[in-house]
Amino acid sequence: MTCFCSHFKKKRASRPTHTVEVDEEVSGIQNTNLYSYKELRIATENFSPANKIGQGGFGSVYKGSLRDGTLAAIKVLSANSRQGVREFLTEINVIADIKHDNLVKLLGCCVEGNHRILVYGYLDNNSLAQTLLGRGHSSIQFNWHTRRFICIEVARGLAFLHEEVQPHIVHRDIKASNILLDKDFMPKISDFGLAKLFPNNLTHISTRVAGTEGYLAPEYAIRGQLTRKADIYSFGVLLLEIVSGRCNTNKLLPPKEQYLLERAWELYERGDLVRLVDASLNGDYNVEEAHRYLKIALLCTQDMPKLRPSMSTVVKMLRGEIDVNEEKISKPGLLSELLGLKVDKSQKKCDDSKSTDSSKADHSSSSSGNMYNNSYATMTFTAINDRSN
Ligand SMILES: Nc1ncnc2c1ncn2[C@@H]1O[C@H](COP(=O)(O)OP(=O)(O)OP(=O)(O)O)[C@@H](O)[C@H]1O
Repeated sequence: MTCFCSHFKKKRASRPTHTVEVDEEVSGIQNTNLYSYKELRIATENFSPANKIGQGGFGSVYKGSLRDGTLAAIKVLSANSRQGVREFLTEINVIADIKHDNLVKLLGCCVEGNHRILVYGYLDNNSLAQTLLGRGHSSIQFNWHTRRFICIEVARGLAFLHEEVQPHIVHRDIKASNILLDKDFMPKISDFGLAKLFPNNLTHISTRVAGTEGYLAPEYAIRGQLTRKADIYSFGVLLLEIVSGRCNTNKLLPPKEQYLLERAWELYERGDLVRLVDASLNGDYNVEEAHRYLKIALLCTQDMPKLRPSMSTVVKMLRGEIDVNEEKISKPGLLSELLGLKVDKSQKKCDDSKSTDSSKADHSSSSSGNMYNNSYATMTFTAINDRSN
């Protein structure tokens, strides 16, 4: 693990703010490799559909072989989206200078003419959404050992962002489709387009709300008050998904089982939490450990942000280095309860998440009003009391 923190700090101070024109920012990109459009065109055989490996909210992703033979995932942003360009720049600003085993590796970018392209190290095993939660679309079997490994490594990546990098980074969109797996199933956190840098002297940032339904911490979704605890809440939801092998919302299930976090709390109160463990493991798991992991997920999703443990504490709990004190688990924050509504929409698969650009949201209405327009898509919209970034 390497962190170029001092370099990172210096760059931050000199970066322009979002009020500066996007074009000026693009021309100021210095901290990453610049690829020519021609090289990326050759690498992807003219962006051939045969090389297309994915589609996110902001563009298509192609597999390509760079001049030096490195395999890359090449993410082409749609040319006209200003929001896309903003996220493109954020991604570069946030991860170009940091390296960690559990973060995707940005190899560089291309900013020629209208082209905005991000180039990442290629990862063989797709995302957790498409594999573990992909409902039989993947042949990969996740045994308990692999799940445990993935949980710990994702937690390590987040602890690094939250506690080791200066200024701290809040990711804002931790979810199964943003956890990619390499050939050894080492998870890598991806998609830093919404990330926020968090100076030490601030208790929270007031910001537009962005993220994905089902993973949003209630205090952030409702008031737009962002702290690292919002990521920790999302991680808690992800942890439940990994242990249970199901999406956080599944409208095909009987009503009381549809919302994973609600279900977890209900089972916890009944002393039957272990029922949530993925039946496809056929009982082949460490019961004490799986139970502990589910309790850690409940600790991370508690309603009061300050009760949620830090990510470094979560890592220690997952590794069994510190006890999980049951006394301290309080009721989770449930957005549907706070808003006095239950989502009533047709079920969408976890693996069909699409990002939504804030310009598509109705900023004149309240945050809660827009919350449920795009299930499992990354989305941004203006919080009730704030119009800042
Ligand atoms: N580094 C990578 N290596 C291999 N495949 C990748 C890589 N990055 C992205 N992909 C593939 O491209 C798909 C789309 O990724 P992208 O980050 O653009 O969108 P997403 O996270 O799925 O959706 P959203 O934009 O709504 O968050 C991923 O699901 C994955 O299959």
